[in-house]
Amino acid sequence: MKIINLSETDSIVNQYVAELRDVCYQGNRLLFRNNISRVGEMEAYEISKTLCYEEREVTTPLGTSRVRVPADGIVLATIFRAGLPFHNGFLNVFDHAACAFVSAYREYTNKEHTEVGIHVEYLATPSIEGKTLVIADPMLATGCSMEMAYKAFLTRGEPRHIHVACVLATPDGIEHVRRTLPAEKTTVWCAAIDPVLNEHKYIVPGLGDAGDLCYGDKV
Ligand SMILES: O=P(O)(O)OC[C@H]1O[C@H](OP(=O)(O)OP(=O)(O)O)[C@H](O)[C@@H]1O
Ligand SMILES: O=c1cc[nH]c(=O)[nH]1
Repeated sequence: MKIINLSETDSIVNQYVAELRDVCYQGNRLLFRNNISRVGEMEAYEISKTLCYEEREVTTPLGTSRVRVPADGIVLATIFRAGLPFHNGFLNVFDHAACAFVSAYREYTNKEHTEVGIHVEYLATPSIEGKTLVIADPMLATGCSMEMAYKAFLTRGEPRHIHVACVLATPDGIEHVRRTLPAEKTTVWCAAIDPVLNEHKYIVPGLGDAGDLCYGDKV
């Protein structure tokens, strides 16, 4: 399984991630969502370099031009809720992609709030048979939401390649993806890898609860 960590190369992505993490910026949800979206655009651009390309002739007002354009059938999938602005960033770049949505939310399963279960309740997707599947979700913490989402999409076909795209990942989350998705055709993209999960399964230092920072508290 390939892992691409954009923070290993200096780029403007680091500025977006710094603002996402910074409590001084987090009060502004518009800015938070916008930075998630911008990281999505940058990762999408990087992913675009790995696609298959074919030559096409385009007619201009003055003649014709031969250009190489992506040939992959892309399904751009995301996990509600925090995935929405990230998905938007990807869609700004892959505007021809088909889109897929799944809901997955974490719920503590013990009163100490140290164990989480994932609930999947909604799935809307085209066939992913033979497609390049991009699953965009900003946080790869335990990796359980990603596994459940992938399994839900798998009921609608076998993808040719899977790009797991997130903003922050953890070694635990990456390891979980390696164990539960087909490693030989999966690439993990992230803007940074943080070292640990705390006892409540939050990424540390992380940025907090991405869904709440995008859309407010849930009860
Ligand atoms: O790797 P995991 O441990 O499964 O955690 C990652 C999940 O946590 C966040 O969603 P959350 O459950 O907070 O739901 P929300 O986006 O609706 O707030 C995030 O968007 C991921 O889907
Ligand atoms: O740190 C974390 C872990 C999971 N989901 C979040 O939103 N933040």
